[in-house]
Amino acid sequence: MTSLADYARGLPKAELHLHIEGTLEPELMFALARRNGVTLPYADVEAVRAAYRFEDLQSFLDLYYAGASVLRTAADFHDLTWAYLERAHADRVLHTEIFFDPQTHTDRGIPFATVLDGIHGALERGRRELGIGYRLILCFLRHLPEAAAEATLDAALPHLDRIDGFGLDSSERGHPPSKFARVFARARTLGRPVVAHAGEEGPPAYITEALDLLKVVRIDHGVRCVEDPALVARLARERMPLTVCPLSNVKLRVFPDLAAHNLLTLLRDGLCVTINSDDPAYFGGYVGDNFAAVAEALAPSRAELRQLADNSFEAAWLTAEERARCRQALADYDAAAT
Ligand code: HPA
Ligand SMILES: [Zn+2]
Repeated sequence: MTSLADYARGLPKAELHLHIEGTLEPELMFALARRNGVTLPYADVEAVRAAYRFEDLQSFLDLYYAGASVLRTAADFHDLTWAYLERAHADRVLHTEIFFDPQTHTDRGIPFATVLDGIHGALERGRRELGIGYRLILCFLRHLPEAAAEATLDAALPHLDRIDGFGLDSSERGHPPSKFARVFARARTLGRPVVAHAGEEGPPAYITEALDLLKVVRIDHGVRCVEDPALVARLARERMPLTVCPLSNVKLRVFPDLAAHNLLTLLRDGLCVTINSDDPAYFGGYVGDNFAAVAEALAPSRAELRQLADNSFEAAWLTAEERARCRQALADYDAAAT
């Protein structure tokens, strides 16, 4: 008899909330630092891991942006993305929709095309060699001015054939979605769906702004919606997906522990909840670990775990044919589980 955690870990799934810069494991950080002649402020890999004790989102972001400084060449971005895809494959991720933060790199003088070539090349290789489907989402950094996001959108225009959507991440408090209403309006005219982080640390009003002003098709995190029952009802009625990241929420102290997480309550309220890893190198687990940890801490039924995986296919930007193939893999897995 398979344990609930093993059943959860092995479910065929899509990952919809993953920052590629957040998959930089300390070992690769040191290897790239050596390759590029970058000096890190840590003696070794253990010292890096020991620094991963966060108070809140900002204390994480400070380390996350510092870590990204070792990424210089297209080969670096390729190696980063490839390492993630190998782990995703082991976690039975059939399809992944990943974020990248171009401003973190262009502000250090790395050309936009270098970043994109490296990431996209690895995603194509993953599709060919591992059978993992993908979409690539450009995120604007919300702690920077809207004009900087506009300039980033301009830089992206020649590469739109490789950019499938736009998102909003970084420091949430004090940077409401309304700050980016104009650049998101322009992004939508390009015929790409948009998403935004909202209601991770920010109030439920930021979720409402993301829906009404940015016109997002998914909310990244969104767990603070519970503070506004009318908003919860709306999210359920609209089947608006939430890309929830359980281990991230505990590491960044959004919840004191996993047993206190509200994702199962939201699922039972009819919301399209999905499980994702966010920044797995920093938060102690990839998407399979997140599924397994939820199974252990919250004791969902197998049907609920299967629903969480099915929601990931519902919320993913798949063609009808791709979605049917993913759902068949899920049905086959469930039928074979003992
Ligand atoms: O969890 C997150 N929230 C906001 N910005 C981020 N950038 C990387 N991870 C995150
Ligand atoms: Zn995130």
